[in-house]
Amino acid sequence: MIEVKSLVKVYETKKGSVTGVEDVSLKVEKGEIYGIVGYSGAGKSSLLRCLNLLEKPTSGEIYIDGVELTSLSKGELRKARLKIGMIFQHFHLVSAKTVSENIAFALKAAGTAKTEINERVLELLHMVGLSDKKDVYPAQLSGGQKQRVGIARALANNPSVLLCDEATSALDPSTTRSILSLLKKINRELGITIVLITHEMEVVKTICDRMAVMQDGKIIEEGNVYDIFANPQEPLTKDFVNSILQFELPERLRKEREGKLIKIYFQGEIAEQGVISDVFQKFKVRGNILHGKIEYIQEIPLGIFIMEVSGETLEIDRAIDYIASRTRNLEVIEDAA
Ligand SMILES: Nc1ncnc2c1ncn2[C@@H]1O[C@H](COP(=O)(O)OP(=O)(O)OP(=O)(O)O)[C@@H](O)[C@H]1O
Repeated sequence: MIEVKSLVKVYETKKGSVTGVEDVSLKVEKGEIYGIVGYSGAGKSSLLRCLNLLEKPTSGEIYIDGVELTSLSKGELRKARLKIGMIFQHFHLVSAKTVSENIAFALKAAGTAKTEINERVLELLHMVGLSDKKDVYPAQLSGGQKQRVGIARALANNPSVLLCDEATSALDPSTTRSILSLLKKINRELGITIVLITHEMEVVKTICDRMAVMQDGKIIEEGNVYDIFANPQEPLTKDFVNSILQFELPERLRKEREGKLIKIYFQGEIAEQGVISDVFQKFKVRGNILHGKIEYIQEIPLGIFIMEVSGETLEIDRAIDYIASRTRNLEVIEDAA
């Protein structure tokens, strides 16, 4: 379990103080995948790097599995850090060492017996799907393969926590998906708690259980990923959610309508019920779906549809009231009726 209490990180620069993190408190439960999103400069890296004291907090407390890191001596901190693995956007592999040597390095640093190192390296390479690359150098690997080495190295000393610093931001979408599914597998099979920072909602949507949104050094919204997608509160959170869920109708389609254009948000099991087909059975209206999208977040559907409803005005209104009563959110976006 990770607990952060009133964390502040201020950088002293020649031009004065710069606040990286401003009074952040959060808890990540054991075995959770927790995502922190925010635009550049929001303070995500500062917060993540404080979690293993790569960056020394200005004030506040960091607990990892009940141990308060800021109170540890250098030696104790070195030991505690072995339980916190970290992977990076640009992998940070040693180019003059082979894949095996990069991983073995982490084991040696932790004092692992020589006789055990080779076997553990092979086990780790198998886990990340790189058994055939053990003797090659990082330059001979693709970005996704480099990140797999980074993951193997981070897992070398059986950490309980894995910190991911924009781990997929340098990768193409399909490699991103394969790295995310590896992270999920590690989380589920080894029970490792994962904290990741990203500016991509797609990453959070794909693997996180809970998430926080950061802005100007603060956490402005936090919660279960589905709840945040279904019901974002803060304008910035809405922006992030819209980057995945939102779409606009072309102007021509908006104008050339005769009925009412409505936008319907379906959540959870409602998306699986036949609300739309029921409407056509119950009311004398015609419907034409012009746009629609269903996203599955934590395997729960979340859908948005834009539909034109036409017919007699009274009947349209009754149909719209009916849809509104069976869905959480409905917006009339154009009214030509
Ligand atoms: N070493 C440093 N010295 C001075 N200021 C810093 C340092 N590191 C970060 N900052 C400042 O702290 C604030 C937060 O930066 P941080 O890198 O944590 O944000 P971020 O959300 O991770 O952004 P990015 O994704 O661009 O790294 C910014 O104003 C940044 O300029």
